[in-house]
Order: sequence, then structure tokens, then C-alpha cells
Amino acid sequence: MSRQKVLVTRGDIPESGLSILKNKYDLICWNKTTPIPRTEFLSMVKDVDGIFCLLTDKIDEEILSTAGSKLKVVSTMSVGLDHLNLNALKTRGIHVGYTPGVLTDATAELTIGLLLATSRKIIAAEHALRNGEWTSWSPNWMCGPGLANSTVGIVGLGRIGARVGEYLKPFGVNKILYSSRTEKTDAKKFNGQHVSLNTLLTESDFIIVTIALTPETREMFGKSSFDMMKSTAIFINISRGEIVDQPALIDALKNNKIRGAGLDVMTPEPIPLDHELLKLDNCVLLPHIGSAAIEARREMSVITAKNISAVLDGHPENMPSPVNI
Ligand SMILES: O=CC(=O)O
Repeated sequence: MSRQKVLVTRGDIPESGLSILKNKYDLICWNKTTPIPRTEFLSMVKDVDGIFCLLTDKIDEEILSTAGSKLKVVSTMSVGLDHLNLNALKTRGIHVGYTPGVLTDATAELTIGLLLATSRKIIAAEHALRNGEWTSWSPNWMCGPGLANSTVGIVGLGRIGARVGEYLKPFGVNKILYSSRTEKTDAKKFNGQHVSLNTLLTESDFIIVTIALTPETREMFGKSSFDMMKSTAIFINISRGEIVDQPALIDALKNNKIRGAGLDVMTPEPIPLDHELLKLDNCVLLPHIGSAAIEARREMSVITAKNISAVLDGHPENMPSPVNI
């Protein structure tokens, strides 16, 4: 009997995950470290039994119909699912796996780092030093607001939002507010107060967006949200760029309607170098590295592979992280 086939959409997947698949299945790999072009994806996906994909790979009706009826599992090495057409996957009875949990610490760490880099101008200060602009210690130079005694608002209290709350506690934050559909017991760990989004936006000194991108959350931050924020507010987004109406954010930053923004995600990704966002000096931009801790990426590849092997071995109930669709 011929071996089952798994398409792996990237050339630099950590070996810890790939080795789980290598001995059992025929791997069809896009061997480059750049995203698989659509035409290659469509040609390589034919007749595969499983797909190991990343958040850069759009899995839609066209990919699924081209893959054909053997496809039993799509496993993404990400916690975000917005690149997957879940309805189409469900209709076809294809199992879906993802990697929540193992990237929570890494992403929460990066969130705190990005917040501090933005508020305390860490990156601008380093550039200034290298450019010879450090002429003396100066009382007002490179100053920004501290976290101690501040109010922080976390939008969306999933795993990552809750961990961010825990990590913020030792900074002596005065209040941690959060908005989510329901009250979360996790919020007890950091005395988080459940408030409406409007209250969060008007009262917070730091606003951290950790909510997943869905049709309901797309562009949930627009002009009216930025108008509601304090003129001293700092806006942090580690979720997806599409959560934000980006021109409205650029307008708020340009006109100092808010103090600054730290973005690990934006639209498009990668952002072109001549993009308006890059012209703003009150905005810190990172290249979507939230989960980029070595250990997290290793674990993500392992979970992605195990999700696939559970299904292809006939035991979908053993998937470590199934998406319940
Ligand atoms: O953004 C990263 C992820 O979805 O894992």
C-alpha cells in the first residue's frame, strides 16, 4: 500500500515537528523559506492526505477542491485561524488542528516587550545612540510614560490576554481592565475588572489588543475608537492587522490623537518600506514575531505534526489541539 502524502508548505519548519512525519508519510515540501506561491500550492496540493501549513497560506475552497477527496487534515502552525475557511473545511469533514497554548508565554512576553519599547522609546533611543545623538544625560530626553500606577486595558481575554495580565501585575499597574463577551475566571489572577469596550477605551493609558480576527472583530478599531482614547494613550496590537482600520490609526498617530502605537501585526505583511506607518516616529513596528521564541516554535511544529499524524493514523480523537468546528 502506498504511503499517505503530507504537503509541508515551508522549507524551514523546525526538525522536531518534521521528524514526526518523515518516517511515516511521503512529505511533499515547498523547500524555500518564503511562502509557497499560490500556483505552486495549487499544483502541489493535489491528492494529498494532509497539509502542514502556516498563517501565510490561505486555505480556501479552491485549495480544498484542488486537493481532492483524500484530504483528511489541515494543521496550521499558528494559533490564529483567519487564513482558513473553516466552513469549507467543516462541510468537507476535514479535521483542523492548530497550536494554542504552546505560544502563550512567548507571545505575552513579546507583548510586554513591545509595550515597553513603545512607551519608553527603547528602539528610538538605541538608534539615537548609534547616530551620535547622545550628547549628554538630559532630563527630558527619550521620556515616556511608566507602567506603575497606570490603567491598562486588555481587549480579549483568551490565553494570551490573560497571560499578559499576569505578567503586568508586578509592574505595579493600578488597574487592569479587560473587555470580552463574558467575565473570565482567569482575570482573578491579576484582579482584572470586566468592563465594556467603551469604558476600556476611555479609561486606559495602555490598550492591548489580543482578540482573534473574525468577521465580527475585523476593523473593530476605527476612528470612533481612537477618538474615545486618551490623548496620552498607547495602543498595542499583537493580534492581526485587520482588527484595525489602519488609515484611522495612522490619522490618530499623525495628529497626536493618541501618544503612540506598538504593532507586531499590520496590513499588509510584510509592510512595504515606503508605507506611511514607517514614516511615523510615534509608532514601533515589529515583523509579526509574537511567538518567535525558539522553544515555542519548536513546540508549535511538534503539535502541528501530531495533529496530522493522529488523523492519518485513524485516531482523530488523539489530536493534541483540534479546532472544534
Ligand atoms: O500570529 C501568530 C499565530 O497565529 O500563531
